[in-house]
Amino acid sequence: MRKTQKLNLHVSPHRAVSAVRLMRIEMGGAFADLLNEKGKGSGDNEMGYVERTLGFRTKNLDDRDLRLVTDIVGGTIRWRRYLDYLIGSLCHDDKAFRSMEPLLLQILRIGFYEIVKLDMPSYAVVDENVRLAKVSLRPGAGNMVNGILRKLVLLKESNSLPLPKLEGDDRAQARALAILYSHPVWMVRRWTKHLGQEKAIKLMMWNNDDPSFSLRANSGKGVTRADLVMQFNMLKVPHELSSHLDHFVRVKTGLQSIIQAGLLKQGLCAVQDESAGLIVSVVNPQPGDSIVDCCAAPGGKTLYMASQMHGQGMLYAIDINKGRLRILKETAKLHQVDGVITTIPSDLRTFAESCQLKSDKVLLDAPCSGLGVLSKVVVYQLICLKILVALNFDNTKDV
Ligand SMILES: C[S@@+](CC[C@H](N)C(=O)[O-])C[C@H]1O[C@@H](n2cnc3c(N)ncnc32)[C@H](O)[C@@H]1O
Repeated sequence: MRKTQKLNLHVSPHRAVSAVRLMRIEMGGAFADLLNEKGKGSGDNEMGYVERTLGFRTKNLDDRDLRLVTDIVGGTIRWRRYLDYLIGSLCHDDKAFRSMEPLLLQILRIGFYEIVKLDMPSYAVVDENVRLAKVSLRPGAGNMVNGILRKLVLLKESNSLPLPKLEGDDRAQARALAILYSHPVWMVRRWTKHLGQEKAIKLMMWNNDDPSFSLRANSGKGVTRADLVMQFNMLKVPHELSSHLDHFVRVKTGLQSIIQAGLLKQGLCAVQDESAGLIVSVVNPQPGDSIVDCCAAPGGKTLYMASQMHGQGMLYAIDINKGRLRILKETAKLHQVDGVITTIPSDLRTFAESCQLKSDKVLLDAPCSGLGVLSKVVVYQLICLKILVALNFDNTKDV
């Protein structure tokens, strides 16, 4: 039994958990999407991380807290460049910002995001984040958060946030846009070159907008889209049908109700982006196919492909990350498609040299820039260095 003196009931749980998740993402390379899955990043497990990082537990998150954590963690990552510019501008000097300890920086990012982007009541944001800094770090850290957040509130109220002006040559303008719309400079330059400034700005705004979600009815378990729609109607979740894919339904709000009703836990449906679904429709899996999925975990596409094979054929799911592959395996069982999936924990580069696998189709969904899903998989904005290759070799015989 945990000692109750480690339980701090005065700190707001959503801010403590958000700060810890941001630390885990930035320092430990955790995936924001996986932290969001109930049972993995939340509950007792989550509080274990909170205690190890902050030195105390908070009360458990209720549904509202959990929604706030998702909003704040996602938003803080999406707007990081913008927030850091503001924080840096309000610090004494550049060195104070550059050498700031990571937890203090996360607390400030949360406070800035809540004030500037979520328009939360500033007195509450200041008080709560100051308290978090005091108890998780030291009184001096609380004073610093107090000073900087109060400066921000005054500047916001007088409509004079210290943001860069869009002036100078192309390079200078790209740097300013990168801050204003919180995107990497190289991406701004590329998009401005190919689309012009106006369209590039629209694209960046779309990327950083609140995400909407698609859910896929799991035909592997015999669930149709009509079944899913019936459930959403019962739960009063607003939705629309995908115009591209037969198994997909779009929702903007109400994901928590869907989670609480247990539709995901029971494997009746999966959260899956339509862009991922479209890749699967290119592969066009058929019953009896032999398919190699080269970078398979956590398995969104593998599971969708498997659900279309109606128990016949074999899908070889290769991934270098054993933990993520384990998630794939567990979800495949839940979705009742494990009979057509063989998981292979391996580095594709060495596996490909010695493998004797024959297959009809190959999907290579390598670690990517994530440019197409920036608005949803926010952690990609931290990576943005890799290449997406999704290939389908119909009639390929040798991998
Ligand atoms: C973009 S994700 C794949 C997403 C997956 N296709 C899905 O739909 O859920 C890329 C995956 O590539 C894996 N990976 C990275 N390098 C690899 C390598 N050398 N060999 C095998 N897998 C690798 C990562 O562990 C990661 O799970």
